[in-house]
Amino acid sequence: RYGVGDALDTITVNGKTCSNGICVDQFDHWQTVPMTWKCRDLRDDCTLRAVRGLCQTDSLYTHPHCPVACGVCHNRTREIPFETSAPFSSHPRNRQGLVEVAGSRFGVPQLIPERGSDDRQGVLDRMQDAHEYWEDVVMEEDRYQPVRTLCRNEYELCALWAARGECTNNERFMKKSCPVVCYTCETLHVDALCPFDPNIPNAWQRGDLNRMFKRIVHDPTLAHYQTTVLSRPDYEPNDTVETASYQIGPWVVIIDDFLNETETSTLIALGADQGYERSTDVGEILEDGSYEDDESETRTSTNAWCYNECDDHEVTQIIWERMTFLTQIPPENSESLQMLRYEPGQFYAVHHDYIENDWNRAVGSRILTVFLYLNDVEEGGATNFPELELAVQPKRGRALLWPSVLDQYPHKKDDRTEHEAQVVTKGIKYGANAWFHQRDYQGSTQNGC
Ligand SMILES: O=C(O)CCC(=O)C(=O)O
Ligand SMILES: [Fe+2]
Repeated sequence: RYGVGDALDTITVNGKTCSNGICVDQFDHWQTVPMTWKCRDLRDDCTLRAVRGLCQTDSLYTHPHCPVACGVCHNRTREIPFETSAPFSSHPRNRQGLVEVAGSRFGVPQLIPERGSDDRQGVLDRMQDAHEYWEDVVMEEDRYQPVRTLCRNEYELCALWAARGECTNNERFMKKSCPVVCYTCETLHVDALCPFDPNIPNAWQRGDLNRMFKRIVHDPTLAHYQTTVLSRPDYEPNDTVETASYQIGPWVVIIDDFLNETETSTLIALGADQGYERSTDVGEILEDGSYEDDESETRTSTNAWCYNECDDHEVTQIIWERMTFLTQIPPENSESLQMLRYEPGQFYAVHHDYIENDWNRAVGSRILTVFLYLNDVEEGGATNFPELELAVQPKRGRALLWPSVLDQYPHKKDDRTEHEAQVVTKGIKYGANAWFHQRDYQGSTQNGC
């Protein structure tokens, strides 16, 4: 058990044990001297913090800052040694031809180029800035709470790589392996990167789902659409179970001729330009908040995301304007159009469009699907809702709308709207998904969320 003033002469850095101040690493022109490793409290008020119980209630901050007062010196792994008096002070034993090891409490100690090296100043500056970043941002701002234990440099050359521009040149690796010197710790966990702001309102409050579908059916500004209600939660005042042409259930509505012929063929061509690729499922959620792409047994179609030129195309833009006017949901709440192509034998088995974890994330839940049929299919390819016993045939220009959530609980999944794309038996089927979310999907994804 180490106390104040205890010094360790031997330290393990990335598996190499360095004794008596010297260890040769794989870069044989570089040698390292270990820092003196003291378990000591880094704040004046540690005793007070310990007395107040912060070692228990705020251990993430208090343990590394007040290890003595909290009595956790013995818990420290040697991979995360404490800094000496300054984050990267010159070591007394430093001499010509040796390289200092800058200790840190945010990952493995960093190698610093020897005096006279061109890289030296850049690395020292990086370490200084990284230290401030850690103290003033990571340890201070609440949203970094989920990443404080993940925020560490994994390699002793992180600072050098960063000084040489690798944070931008080799962004993916560096964000994961050297997040402190790249100042990107928030990217390590979705809750830090994309804090959920409860003050930003959702697109749908209670009752808005119903209001939207009623408007689609009744509003005079939408009367030019060929709208057919297949399913809705209640009867119109004059309808009865005998007379109604719809069933009772969640809203499911089709609008024929929502797109004209030019628009459908343009979308098909734009999808081909983007390149159709084998579809994947939304797989397991990863720590950084992204989802694994699962090449799927249950979804054998191909698809293309309508990004860039496809999204910028005037036809795409007109269709977005139309969908915005129809749904009154801001277009930035929608994912980009996902274009689908099914060959004979291809299908998408029963699934739900709702994504389980999204409701408390910056993007919010998927709330509504507008599915666009881009061509007439010779045989098969219906969109079938097994719970509702309702199958919708593909028809060029037709839009099919259904909610993924409940009117009274718009963050909760409506299990009844699970659906499948039945196998195409003859001809090719083209379609496009517009998935609307509760919140700003485009802005969130631009921020990497
Ligand atoms: O192709 C269809 O009819 C529906 C496709 C679908 O449900 C989806 O892509 O999520
Ligand atoms: Fe779907």
